[in-house]
Amino acid sequence: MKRRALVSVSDKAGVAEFARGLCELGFEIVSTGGTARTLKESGVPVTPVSEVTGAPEILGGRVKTLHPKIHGGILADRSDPGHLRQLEELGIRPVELVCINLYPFEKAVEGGAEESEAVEQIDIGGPAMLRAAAKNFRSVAVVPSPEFYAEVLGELRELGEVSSGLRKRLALAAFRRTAAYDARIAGWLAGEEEFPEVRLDRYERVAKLRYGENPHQRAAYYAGPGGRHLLSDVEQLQGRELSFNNLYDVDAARTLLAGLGNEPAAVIVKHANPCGAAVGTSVEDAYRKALDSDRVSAFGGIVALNGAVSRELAEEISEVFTEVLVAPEFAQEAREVFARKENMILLRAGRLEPPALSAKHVTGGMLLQTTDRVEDASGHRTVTRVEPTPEQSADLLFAWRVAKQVKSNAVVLARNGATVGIGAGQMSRVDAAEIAVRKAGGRARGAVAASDAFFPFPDGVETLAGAGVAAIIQPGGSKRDDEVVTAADRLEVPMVFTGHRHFLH
Ligand SMILES: NC(=O)c1ncn([C@@H]2O[C@H](COP(=O)(O)O)[C@@H](O)[C@H]2O)c1NC=O
Repeated sequence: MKRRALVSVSDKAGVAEFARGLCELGFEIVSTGGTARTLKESGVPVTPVSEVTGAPEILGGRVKTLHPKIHGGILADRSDPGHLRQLEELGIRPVELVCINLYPFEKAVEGGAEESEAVEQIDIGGPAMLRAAAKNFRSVAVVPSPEFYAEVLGELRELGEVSSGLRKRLALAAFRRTAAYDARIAGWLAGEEEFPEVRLDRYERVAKLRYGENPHQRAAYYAGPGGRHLLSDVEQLQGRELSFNNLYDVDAARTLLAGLGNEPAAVIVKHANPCGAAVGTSVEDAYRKALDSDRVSAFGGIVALNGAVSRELAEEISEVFTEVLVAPEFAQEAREVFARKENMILLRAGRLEPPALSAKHVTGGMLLQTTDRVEDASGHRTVTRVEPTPEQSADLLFAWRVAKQVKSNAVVLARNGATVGIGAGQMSRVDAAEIAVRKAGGRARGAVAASDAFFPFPDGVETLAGAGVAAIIQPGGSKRDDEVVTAADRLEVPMVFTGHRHFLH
């Protein structure tokens, strides 16, 4: 008796060659309507599934392989004499190989299919066969995707059968496929619900990483559902593999850069905090200003730019030890300059679009929230007697946007579109203010300051004004706002309230 393979695929790529290979190895191919037609047209002999079941495909294809003659042949345990006897009695032939790929439900909903069309794209018979064959991996080889065709044929030719190791691997791939497929269907049914009762997210490994935050930690990078992630449309042009910390910092740098608007801009990030950020007349100008913010801390930093890197800029960046440089374009001469720094990582990447939701992982769980948005100045209002000058207003908005991307408590000093002092990640706001002032040195005089959350007491304002800070932006909302604004008026420092804060942990 001929060995039997069941082939039923939506994606017909490569299936004729695969089935032909099976035929040459002595298999009889049983197939559903469209697949059978494709195979016949390619000259591959097939048995229609209806001939095996003795029942026609019905309900426009909703029921074609859902039949004991098919599922009995797939699921029978070959080591169980009782199962084999039943097959014999019922005239069911065992199926040795099951090759399935599913109705393209994901493509249909991503393409904006209407509800009725999407419903028809929910495959029922395919997952049933994938799961049946995967459950019976000790006897059956399940082929859930064209990516396995060559390997399966290779083993059949070489060993006469699919090895138990590969059968198990294929079963794993099949269950992963059906789980992801069902998760997508459940997600579609859940609709736009932001925080559904159950989330069935599928994360796919993009890279195994050398190590984690520290060398004794193992690590990998996974891309989440939705298709777009940190490394989508990112091309690595040179340098060593991106590390765990590089990825984290690249995310911080690209997020901050995207929030600075469309002017030429540059940011330099260390440990997920900017040590310099600037906008300028050109990316060269912006980079110089960002670097001047804190030249010491920029050592080993992650630089992100929103404009092309010229040879001249490449020479300048090369003078500072830089781990990663992200930019949308690199001139050929710039590439030649960087080629001398073979470990430096160059990433070609455009603007990073912020996701709708962002998560923070906690022990055994996840905190999920809508992503903090960058804003314009439309909701901002001056609360002191004196208004900031137009130049100060521009710097206040810039400092505020940078403060959004600095770990809390954060105070950012800026002047002429560039940071001059950043106090990050402090447990007290007055400490953040003192650090920002210390980092700025003489540059605090005449600069503006942004505080990511309200000043609980006037002390932070007094610290800033004492160093010569000329205007302050902050959310407001403290019980002591009156005292804080009175202090600002007394110190003649114009103050703007934004109405909301930008904590970042
Ligand atoms: N209903 C069934 O019994 C059934 N059996 C197999 N399928 C699917 O039908 C597709 C192939 O159909 P065709 O060979 O007609 O192009 C495959 O994606 C397979 O997963 C079915 N379709 C859907 O549920």
